[in-house]
Amino acid sequence: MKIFSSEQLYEADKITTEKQQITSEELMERAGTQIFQWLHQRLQGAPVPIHIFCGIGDNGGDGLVVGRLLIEQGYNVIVYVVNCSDKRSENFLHNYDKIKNVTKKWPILMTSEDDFPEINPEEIIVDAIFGIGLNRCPDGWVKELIQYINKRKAFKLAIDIPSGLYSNSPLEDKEAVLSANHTLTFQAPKLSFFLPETAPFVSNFDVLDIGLDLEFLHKSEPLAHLISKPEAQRFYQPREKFGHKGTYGHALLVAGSYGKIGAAVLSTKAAFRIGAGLVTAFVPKCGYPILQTAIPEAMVITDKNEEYISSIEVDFEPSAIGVGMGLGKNKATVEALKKLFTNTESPFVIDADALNNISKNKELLKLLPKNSVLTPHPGELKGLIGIWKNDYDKIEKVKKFSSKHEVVVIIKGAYTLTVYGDKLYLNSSGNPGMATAGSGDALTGVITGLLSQGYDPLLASVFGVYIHGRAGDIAAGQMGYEALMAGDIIEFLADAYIDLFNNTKNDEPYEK
Ligand SMILES: NC(=O)C1=CN([C@@H]2O[C@H](COP(=O)(O)OP(=O)(O)OC[C@H]3O[C@@H](n4cnc5c(N)ncnc54)[C@H](OP(=O)(O)O)[C@@H]3O)[C@@H](O)[C@H]2O)[C@@H](O)CC1
Ligand SMILES: Nc1ncnc2c1ncn2[C@@H]1O[C@H](COP(=O)(O)OP(=O)(O)O)[C@@H](O)[C@H]1O
Ligand SMILES: [K+]
Repeated sequence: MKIFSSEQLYEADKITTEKQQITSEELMERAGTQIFQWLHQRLQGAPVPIHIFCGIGDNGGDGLVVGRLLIEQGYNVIVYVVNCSDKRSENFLHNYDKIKNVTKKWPILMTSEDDFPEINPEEIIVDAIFGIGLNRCPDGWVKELIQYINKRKAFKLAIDIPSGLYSNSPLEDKEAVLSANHTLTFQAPKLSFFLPETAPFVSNFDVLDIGLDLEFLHKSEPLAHLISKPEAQRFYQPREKFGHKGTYGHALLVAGSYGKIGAAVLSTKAAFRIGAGLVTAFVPKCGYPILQTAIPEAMVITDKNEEYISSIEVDFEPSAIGVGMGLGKNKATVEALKKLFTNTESPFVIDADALNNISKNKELLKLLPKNSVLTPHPGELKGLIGIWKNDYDKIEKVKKFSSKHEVVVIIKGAYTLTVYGDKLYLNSSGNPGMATAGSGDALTGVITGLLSQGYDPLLASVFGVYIHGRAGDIAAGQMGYEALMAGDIIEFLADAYIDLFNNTKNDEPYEK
């Protein structure tokens, strides 16, 4: 699914009314009707009070449509106009007139804190104050209203976007954003729904198709691509009937140090489970019996050093190399990495301590092999690009880093971001159960295993991140968040592959 800027959505709005020969009031009616249907389906006529806070722009207009349709169905609705300006949009005025035709309880005009209503915990709040037209930070009594609403225990449903949040620019004042329990957004999700600083205001969201012009949306270059099952299905490369283990490559995992051999075990196993033909683990001597016992399918080559890696030598040309997990920061390890980066043609996945070592040794940064996949979590990313002002600044800095070094950068976390030059991909799978030691090691094994099977670096990254998250979701569905361990993600890669083409099952992650 594509994620568009607010400018693109306004353009789509305009083109749609022209091409479909409808008025913008008709388009608003479509949008408001969808919100109404969502609510009606769930409330089934329940007499619970519904407080609808409408701004004076088109988001407020949507709120008025919803209010009218609910009143017509006999719901107990209280509509407020948040009078933050004397201006009114045309669509607002049109629907303001229409709501007066269906009720004697006219909208309540709010002009100060004195007008804040009593709202009980079991009631419902609909937020239609500001939509994607927000052009400055809410202040004064409007900000106080947002804070007042946030303190109410009632269920809060935001129309299009929680008021006070910009769709694709940074947060200015987190005290001036409505914290929704659910957001119903039109046509496409907004970028701010996925970024760590702004996503918490959105909570859960649904996308409502309001029939904006498909041709325009199809040909427009989006801000980002959201990766879910349909996209992952397209990325999948089927196994060949006459394929043999050589067809699917020989992956090499360079990982582990004394006390952290588990990182090598996890990444090696994940490379097998994702489908690499052959997998070799390169570990310090102390890792030999562990690897051979834990994964009999794997080949093992050891360093001459007992406890850490000091010189990486293998007697084959790996199809892909995953390096860094549990490696440590020993001087000799840094030297070994320099040689590895200089002398090897294979595609790389670079993770964990390999990234930390690169951050500390600029010489190593210069040797970064082109087309490598880097998999930092936010802590490791800071070492690579420095600190960032906000999520948008972070994305810009990563884009620059990616272009300069010609590498794919995966920023791990909830909604993992994959950046390749100017391109941005957001992952929809995964859950907080995956915030557990070793789940990143599993991801490195997955991407290395995909590279080894011939996926190109960007595809291996985007597909690998999705399938790793999906395995985590299926695992969490069976064992819950807390009990989930990295090894479970690897075991459930099998189910994630099977699930990829199972269109009958619900694709929604476990209770996200
Ligand atoms: N595009 C689509 O696909 C469709 C969009 N639709 C809907 O339209 C919504 C966008 O509507 P919109 O453009 O009228 O802007 P909206 O968000 O209502 O608010 C802007 C108003 O608020 C004001 N204002 C801004 N910031 C302020 C502040 N801090 N403090 C105080 N005032 C502030 C600003 O006033 P001004 O700057 O002129 O003073 C302006 O009047 C969109 O989210 C969706 O719900 C659907 O109906 C159909 C399909
Ligand atoms: N809250 C979350 N939602 C979705 N995915 C998560 C969440 N927390 C962690 N993950 C995933 O788990 C992995 C954690 O990686 P990392 O921090 O490198 O772990 P480790 O270093 O222990 O292996 C990443 O793939 C990340 O996207
Ligand atoms: K809103």
